[in-house]
Amino acid sequence: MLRLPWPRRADPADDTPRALEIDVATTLASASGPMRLQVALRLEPGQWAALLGPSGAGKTTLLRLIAGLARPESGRVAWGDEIWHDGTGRPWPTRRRRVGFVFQDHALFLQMTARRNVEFALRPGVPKSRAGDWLDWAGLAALAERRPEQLSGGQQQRLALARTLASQPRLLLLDEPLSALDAALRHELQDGLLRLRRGDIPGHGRPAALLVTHEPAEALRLAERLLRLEQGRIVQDLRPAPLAASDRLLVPGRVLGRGGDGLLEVEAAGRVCRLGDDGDWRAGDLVLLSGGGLRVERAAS
Ligand SMILES: Nc1ncnc2c1ncn2[C@@H]1O[C@H](COP(=O)(O)OP(=O)(O)OP(=O)(O)O)[C@@H](O)[C@H]1O
Repeated sequence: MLRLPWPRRADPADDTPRALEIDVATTLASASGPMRLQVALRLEPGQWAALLGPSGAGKTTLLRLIAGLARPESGRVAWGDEIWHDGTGRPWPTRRRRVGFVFQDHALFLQMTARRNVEFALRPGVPKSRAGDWLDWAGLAALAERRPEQLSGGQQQRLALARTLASQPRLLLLDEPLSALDAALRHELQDGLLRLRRGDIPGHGRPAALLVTHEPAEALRLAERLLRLEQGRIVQDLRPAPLAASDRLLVPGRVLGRGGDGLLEVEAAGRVCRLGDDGDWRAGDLVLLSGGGLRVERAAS
């Protein structure tokens, strides 16, 4: 009997939220020699996690391993009972995993208009008019007939995001998806992503997401969980309490270290402040400053 390379799925359009479980290891060639990427992580169904960490820590590579665009040397990637990769048999190809990947370089189809780029991503049976809705969502309705080369960097980034969301992925892998946008647009698209996270977009499920960002404020706004990757390892896994209306004064920041005078140095909103706090802090810890920087709180529950 013919054996299928992948287990047959009862319903290929099954959008039931599932947990992503990864436990992978691979060796990368960093600028300072070989670097071991070793990550074990469970992302709960529908959970949005932000991935922070210095340049070269392995964030993009981790997303590529999950998407099936790269293979780990060893380990396992599973989506509920779907085993995407476990070193035996053929790994599931990217398309079959139904993940939505927004790359830093956008990876748009250059010969197609913005509208065609989005139409191309729609699932079979979805009316083409949905492409217009997504272009609208991204604020690109007036530019729908332009090709990517006729769009600015920020507009291309929004188009890449709209195209990915139009494919109704079960898991979003977003690699700095809003980095090219000015503050106002960034905020607007964050609102759009929050609507998606809450399941407020008609006809669209509630995908889980792993979002790479260098902005602690963006991470706190969009994600319920903050992961910090350094040198290929997750060194922090925080679940900050949701921000309440009364917490408006809280400003997300990052511990830089301690000065020679013993004061804690924290970078927040592009500034470095020095605080007399003798907590057990490590460089890179994500923190919330409140009361004009007089109090520092761990960004974990
Ligand atoms: N295919 C590959 N084979 C070997 N090494 C790689 C490969 N891809 C990337 N690397 C190296 O692995 C390290 C991690 O790269 P990666 O792009 O995952 O980092 P990153 O955390 O996403 O960085 P940035 O924030 O700058 O995008 C880098 O030193 C890079 O040069």
